[in-house]
Amino acid sequence: MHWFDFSGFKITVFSVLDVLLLAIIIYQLYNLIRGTIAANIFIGLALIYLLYYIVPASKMPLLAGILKKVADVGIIAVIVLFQQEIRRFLLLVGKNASLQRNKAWWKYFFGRADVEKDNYARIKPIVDACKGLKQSRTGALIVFAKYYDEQFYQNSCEVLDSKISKRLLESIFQKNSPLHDGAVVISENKIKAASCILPLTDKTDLPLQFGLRHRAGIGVTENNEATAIIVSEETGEISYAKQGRIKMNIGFAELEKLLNKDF
Ligand SMILES: Nc1ncnc2c1ncn2[C@@H]1O[C@H](COP(=O)(O)OP(=O)(O)OP(=O)(O)O)[C@@H](O)[C@H]1O
Repeated sequence: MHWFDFSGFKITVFSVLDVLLLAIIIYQLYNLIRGTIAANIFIGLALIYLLYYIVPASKMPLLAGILKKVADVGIIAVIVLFQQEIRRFLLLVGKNASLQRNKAWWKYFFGRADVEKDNYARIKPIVDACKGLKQSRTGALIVFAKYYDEQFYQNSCEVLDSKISKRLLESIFQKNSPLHDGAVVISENKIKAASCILPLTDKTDLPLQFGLRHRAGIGVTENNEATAIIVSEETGEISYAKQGRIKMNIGFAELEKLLNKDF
């Protein structure tokens, strides 16, 4: 079936569907890497490709030769560098594959506004727990993982898989709780695990008062799509880590805003 005919260029139902599906895939991939380290790697690769196409090979043979070598292994490099993102993308497709069982497809592609509206109700118990933890000067580390990687988190954690509640978060971090040491990991709207040992950042330019809790909070956000709230036992200050950077001493209004954006 042909709709329009522009001098040899035919727009068919299939070509429209083709473009639409490609746009959806690109949009989902963009969502997966947006604001992550992968986005920077992607920009780096795109720049190398751009250079490869614009560098005149005859006049600059050395540079052109190196760029050609990188471009030649392009697809392999993409698979290796984006291993995690490709895994997550396939996981996402697989997880939502059953339409009857799960209406997430519709919500995922078209229901973003609904998700945003619900967000404040979802983050309230977390913000309230932080208020309590700050008041009682109870040290805490809460990680929000965009994708829960069982291999990564479960090795060192106590698996909980429970509803998010203020009282549960507060009791986990009580000093006499057996689970208080380490981090709580929240993902897929659940407290997935507690007492997790996370990788520490090896940054050298951090404030002197930062000990292991802050280093673990920053470390987990460096190579994972995760953000973290750190409540300092010493000062009660709340910090927020994202992509290996930390915002110190944030207020609850700001915390709410950050969580609403990232969680
Ligand atoms: N690798 C790790 N992963 C998760 N949590 C950790 C890790 N290492 C230490 N912690 C947590 O940090 C606590 C020790 O915090 P420490 O006093 O060294 O940190 P801090 O950054 O100075 O924070 P605070 O201001 O609360 O003292 C431990 O009791 C443990 O709960």
